[in-house]
Amino acid sequence: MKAGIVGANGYGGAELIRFLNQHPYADIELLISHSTSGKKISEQYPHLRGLAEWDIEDLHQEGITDRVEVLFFATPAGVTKEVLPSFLEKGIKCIDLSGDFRLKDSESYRKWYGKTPAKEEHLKSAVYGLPELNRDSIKTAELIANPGCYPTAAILGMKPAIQASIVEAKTIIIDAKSGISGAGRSPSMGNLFSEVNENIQAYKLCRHQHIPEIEQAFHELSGKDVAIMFTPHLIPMTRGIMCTMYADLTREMTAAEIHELYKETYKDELFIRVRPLGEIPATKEVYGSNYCDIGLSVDQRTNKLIIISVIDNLVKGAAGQAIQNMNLLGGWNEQTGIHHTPVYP
Ligand SMILES: NC(=O)C1=CN([C@@H]2O[C@H](COP(=O)(O)OP(=O)(O)OC[C@H]3O[C@@H](n4cnc5c(N)ncnc54)[C@H](OP(=O)(O)O)[C@@H]3O)[C@@H](O)[C@H]2O)C=CC1
Ligand SMILES: CC(=O)N[C@@H](CCC(=O)OP(=O)(O)O)C(=O)O
Repeated sequence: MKAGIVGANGYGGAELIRFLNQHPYADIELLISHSTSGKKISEQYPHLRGLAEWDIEDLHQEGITDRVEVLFFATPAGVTKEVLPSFLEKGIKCIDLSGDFRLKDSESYRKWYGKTPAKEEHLKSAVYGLPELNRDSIKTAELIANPGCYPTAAILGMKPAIQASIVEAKTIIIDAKSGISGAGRSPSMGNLFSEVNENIQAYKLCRHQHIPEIEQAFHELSGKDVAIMFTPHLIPMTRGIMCTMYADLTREMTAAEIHELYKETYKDELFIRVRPLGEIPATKEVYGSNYCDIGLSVDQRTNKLIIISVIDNLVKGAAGQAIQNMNLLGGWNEQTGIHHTPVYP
């Protein structure tokens, strides 16, 4: 499959290059960037020297659409919805890493992103690209809205419990932490080493753009309108997301019973590792891989379920998941090109 990346010089783009470059059924045909066209990708990312020597090209040129079958958009929300439709209309499969096509309700997008939403027809046809939720629809999608990094960890962590109605969905609290690469490569004061190092900072309290995305998925899983509490924190590491989630149990259950439910729900999922009872997953244990690792416990005193869900934000939270979606489009094994052992230590 001939593949291209718009926004190739960002972190999401670089991670897509890492996976596409070693994918047996996909070839990189086109790398596009806004500010670095005319340069080589290896100038932007010297770790790619000798491995990826493609020139970065400009979006606005003749004949682009004839060169690719699938196009990844690793561009910011608000930008993708402007540039993607012309490719979609030419029959190119589009996989968007931004939040532009994830929310079905355009007013919700307007409220949480503070931007004009994409066209209704595109919001309607877009398939939310979380394979563990929507595998069959992804296989035939024209436009895939790759999930956000926090929602990936949160939804995968809570899915078995919500689906089986063992928790009161409205009591779910998500305490989330992310490494700084989640903010992308564009420099800003908040990303400076001196601001991030030896520091933990909560941000976007009650107004993070991933709140409606998580609620949308929880609604699909439970059939109920769900309002969640979600608080993200920036922590001094490069990659990784941990969601620590709490919810009231609807009845008394042991951790062993819930663990069985989780194992059963995910028994055929290649990228979900439900850890043995008593083992608590850490971000380093999924670093550089497409795994989502889940651990759980029950606090008998408060009758609450505690779930710990970890991913690498750039892999299962972005580029790895996008490749998993491309594999579904291609009818290939989902692990193709992304079956890596986590980098440890
Ligand atoms: N980082 C992460 O962990 C995750 C990121 N995402 C999403 O993936 C997308 C890419 O993120 P990430 O790679 O981290 O971000 P970066 O900031 O690292 O890269 C953004 C890319 O978008 C391009 N871009 C920015 N503004 C414009 C514009 N006005 N027109 C055209 N291109 C533009 C940039 O190109 P140039 O420099 O040439 O302007 C750059 O290539 C975003 O939507 C992000 O929200 C989703 C999940 C996780
Ligand atoms: C650490 C950090 O800043 N993370 C980003 C999440 C990045 C992401 O998933 O992006 P989407 O906007 O495409 O969903 C944030 O909190 O906004």
